[in-house]
Amino acid sequence: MNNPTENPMNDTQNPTSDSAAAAPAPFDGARNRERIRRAMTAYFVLGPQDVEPLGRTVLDAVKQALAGGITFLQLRAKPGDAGDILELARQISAILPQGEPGIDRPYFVIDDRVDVAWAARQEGLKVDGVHVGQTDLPVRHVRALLGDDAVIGLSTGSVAEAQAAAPLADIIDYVGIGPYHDTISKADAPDGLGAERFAAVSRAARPLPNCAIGGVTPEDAPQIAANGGDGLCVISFICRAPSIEHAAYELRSAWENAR
Ligand SMILES: Cc1ncc(COP(=O)(O)OP(=O)(O)O)c(N)n1
Ligand SMILES: Cc1nc(C(=O)O)sc1CCOP(=O)(O)O
Ligand SMILES: [Mg+2]
Repeated sequence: MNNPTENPMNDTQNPTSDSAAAAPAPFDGARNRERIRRAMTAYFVLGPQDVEPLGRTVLDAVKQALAGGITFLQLRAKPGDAGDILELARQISAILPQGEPGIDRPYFVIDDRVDVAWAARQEGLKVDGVHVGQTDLPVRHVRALLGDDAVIGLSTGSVAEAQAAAPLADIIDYVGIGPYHDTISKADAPDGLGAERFAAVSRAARPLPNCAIGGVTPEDAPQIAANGGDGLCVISFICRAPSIEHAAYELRSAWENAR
């Protein structure tokens, strides 16, 4: 299921956005924009708070999601002490395949904790970067701290936030756009954007790759694809599924069939 030759990040289909088709990818290596855009396909976010109440562990959930073919992974431990998050990152890193992110294995980022991402990268873990929100450390500081090679994602929930993000396309690598629907996984999230507002935000964020987050399921794939989305990002759909492997596979297949 997770054969790299079947990886959506290897395929040669045209990217979904006009601007992406017009311009060559601006960065090499892990920060190659089109590689990151393709890796938005099946983006899985989780932390202990999402799985442990269901009798699952983060590590088992990640193992099964890898088998199902996720293309991007975020460790979002809330609350979490830095040392504990780093230890989880070590364990996840150890079960990720070797090789290039977006080609041989999913990208792997840490939510919020630039300090933990920095430490993980110092240790040589397969941690590609960090995902920050609007009230986290400003992205210019994140870039200065993590260096040129790190992958940086930023949350955007409005046209104004996306318009502010787009000119930072040399600093950040993608945006999460949400919540697409109402979500049960983020206490302070506003109401869902819906397809029309999502379309406006994704347009404003160009040329940055994006993923839709917030109550997303595979059923949303055609609508998100039609409205400028580059992929699907979920917590509940995978964490709460009877089979995590099957849910991850469904998510990825839905996007591959929709785009
Ligand atoms: C891919 C992705 N998009 C959005 C978020 C939300 O980040 P943030 O706004 O910082 O909120 P918290 O996740 O920190 O509660 C995300 N984590 N990932
Ligand atoms: C972590 C997060 N960020 C959001 C945003 O809108 O920025 S929504 C969200 C939670 C997504 O979880 P679920 O798939 O269970 O709805
Ligand atoms: Mg945050």
